[in-house]
Amino acid sequence: PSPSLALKCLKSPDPQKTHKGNSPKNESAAGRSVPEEVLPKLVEEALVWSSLHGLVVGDGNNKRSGAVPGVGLVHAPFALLPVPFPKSQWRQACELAPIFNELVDRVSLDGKFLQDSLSRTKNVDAFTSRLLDIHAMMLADNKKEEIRLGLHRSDYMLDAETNLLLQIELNTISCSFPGLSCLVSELHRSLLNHYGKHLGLDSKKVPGNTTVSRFAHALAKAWNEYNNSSAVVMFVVSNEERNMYDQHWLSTELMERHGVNSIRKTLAEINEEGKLLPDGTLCVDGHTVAVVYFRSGYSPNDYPSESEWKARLLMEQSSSIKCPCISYHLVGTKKIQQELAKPNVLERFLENKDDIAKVRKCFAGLWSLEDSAASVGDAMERPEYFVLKPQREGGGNNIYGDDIRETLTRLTTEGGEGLSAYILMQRIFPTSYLSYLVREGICHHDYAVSELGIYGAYLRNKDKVIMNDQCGYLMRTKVSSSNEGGVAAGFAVLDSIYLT
Ligand SMILES: N[C@H](CCC(=O)N[C@@H](CS)C(=O)NCCC(=O)O)C(=O)O
Ligand SMILES: [Mg+2]
Repeated sequence: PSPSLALKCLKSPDPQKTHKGNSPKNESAAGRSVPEEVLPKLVEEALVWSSLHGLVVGDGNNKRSGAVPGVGLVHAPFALLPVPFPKSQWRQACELAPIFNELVDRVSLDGKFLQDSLSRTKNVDAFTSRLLDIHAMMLADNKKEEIRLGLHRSDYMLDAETNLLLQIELNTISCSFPGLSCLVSELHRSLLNHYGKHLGLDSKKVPGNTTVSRFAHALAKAWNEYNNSSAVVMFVVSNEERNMYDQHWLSTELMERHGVNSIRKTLAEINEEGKLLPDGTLCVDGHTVAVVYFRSGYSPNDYPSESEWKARLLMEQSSSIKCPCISYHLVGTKKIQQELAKPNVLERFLENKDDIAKVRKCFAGLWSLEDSAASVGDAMERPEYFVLKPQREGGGNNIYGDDIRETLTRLTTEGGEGLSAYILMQRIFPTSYLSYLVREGICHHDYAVSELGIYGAYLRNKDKVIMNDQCGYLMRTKVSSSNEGGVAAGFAVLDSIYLT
């Protein structure tokens, strides 16, 4: 059948057109071009595969798709082919996972470092300030988290100039796509098994992806440590959640593989239905909660009233294992990322010199604005080489290009501590490849850049480290012309990697 309009690939971009998102010298047509006669079949097969295998999200065009499972599904946006990625930097990224897991745990125990580093941000960023208040209360109560579970994702880009693997950020709360990322790797393997010979590609060069089984394993091990067989894992979720299937992959694996029950509650419901027993046990809606797994609660938008903050505090005060606990959450802020990049700071938290060197090697330029006027001046001069970042998660919050100049001007003329709400980061320019991005059944052929996320799981009970592993990967690919990334934010598509 002639390819329907939906499968028609929009025409390829004019290679001469440069993309403001990347300096022209990084354009590389080294992507893959799929033969015209194969492309529609490849796209159709990928769309069918995604639909049959649950590589799906709620469709924004259907107003109930975030509330009712099975209603208004659409395939998750994906790239048709995996991104070429050098084996050595892949190994480097994987080796960093257990080191970052350990670093998060060590920094989380230094309450003074967290409070001091974020003290000026506290004055100008109300959301971070509320998190710090809860943290301060736990310090004052001498509350110990003896069992600690971290499910992290460290995001990197490969700088085209230097070929250096540079960390974009370390996410310690609500890391998206442990479920869907595995499916994209399987999709690409399946497509290359079928069309590999036409494309000169070998499916075995797409690394297997284990995130959903490893993250479910970590949650189940934590549940085990809590040691109450009738207790549940509580997913803290938003009431509108179009990425719910990524979350259900985890809860389904928890039940089917480990026999562990999960419940899904919003912060408002936890405030309504939750209570603390005298021994610190958290009961919600009649369930004893062994593990609290946050898939909401990372953004000010998740706290529309005091009810949500009360729920956050109730959970923090309880004996449930929080993933993350408040101190892990704070370690994942961009301000702490920037503080850890200062000289001699890593040495306070890690002993092994090689580990310290490995971590430092992947740090991009990171500056605070309040104590380095030089970098403010630099960013005013050449804003295209920087990114201005607030302490926010969830995508869509970073400031680029001329907006940097305008924001810095405003903050400096306003005086005060407004600058403390941001950090300044070196802008990284990865190579952009010609890619096929499939969104809502339509394939777009465009130059795109990619960001590699490596998942890590850490579980500790007092002095015993029960788990400290790299747990699979996520590749996100976005058109070069878009500054902002983010799949949920609607800019990027899910991808996988092809080791070269
Ligand atoms: N809807 C929530 C979304 C949770 C969320 O935004 N997580 C941040 C880290 S905090 C993140 O991983 N962002 C990169 C994924 C992207 O590109 O969209 C969920 O899935 O539970
Ligand atoms: Mg983030």
